[in-house]
Amino acid sequence: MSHGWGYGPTNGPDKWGEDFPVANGPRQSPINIVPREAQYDHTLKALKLKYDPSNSNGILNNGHSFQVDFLDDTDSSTLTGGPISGTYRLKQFHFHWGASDDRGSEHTVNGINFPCELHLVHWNTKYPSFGEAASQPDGLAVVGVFLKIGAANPRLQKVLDALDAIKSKGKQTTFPNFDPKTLLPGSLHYWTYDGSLTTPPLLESVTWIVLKEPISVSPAQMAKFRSLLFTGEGESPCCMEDNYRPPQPLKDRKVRASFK
Ligand SMILES: COc1ccc([C@H]2OC(=S)NC2=O)c(OC)c1
Ligand SMILES: [Zn+2]
Repeated sequence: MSHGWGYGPTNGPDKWGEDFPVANGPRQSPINIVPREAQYDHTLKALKLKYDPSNSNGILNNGHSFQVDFLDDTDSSTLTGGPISGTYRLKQFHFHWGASDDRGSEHTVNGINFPCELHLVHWNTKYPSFGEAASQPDGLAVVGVFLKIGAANPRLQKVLDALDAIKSKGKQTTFPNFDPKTLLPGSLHYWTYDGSLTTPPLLESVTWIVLKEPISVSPAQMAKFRSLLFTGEGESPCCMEDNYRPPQPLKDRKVRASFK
């Protein structure tokens, strides 16, 4: 790619391998999850998510998605248990979504797309920083949550209401006192597998934890996601949508289930 990566016809997922050869690596994400082929593993622990709302800091349009960043200089917002060992700190959460409600998630289930997928990104505190952890095979743990079209989700509204202030690439604003636990479904049953970041640099450092139960989102709320721009102020505007990578080959991997 002669220019930066993105999601368009000339710089999208099919082109990423030109600059990032790991795109064709052995543990790429996302994947299609086939529940009947997932292996129930009774040794998998329950997820323990402890989030301190006072750690939420800002919300940023990074030109590929928007992210809510968390202060991560202490162990006050962490993921433990589940398939991981040790303590992983919450760094940020962000979303991927489609141009229409029939697509947008990165993981699929039995080949079915959801309109949106939430990623809660955590890094292993055995490493000194997110950046260091991101280059290690056990460095990151991402909790993926599907969003399914239904009733408007009031718990999304605070996030969506902030988007007007970060419409274009590079814009950011403060985003204090937000509890990401409010974005989780009632059940924490999950599938887990070894994978990667889903955008360049596509580092193969992610333990994926994909929740089985989706949360709801209304069509009007989905339209709000699509009101963001990939482009910066003064550039010809391009709606932020279809910012998802399609499923990648499973290769020599097994998906485990925390539930029967
Ligand atoms: C440099 O930091 C990054 C880079 C890429 C990603 C992508 O990988 C997943 S997962 N979603 C993404 O958009 C990221 O997310 C944690 C963080
Ligand atoms: Zn993501």
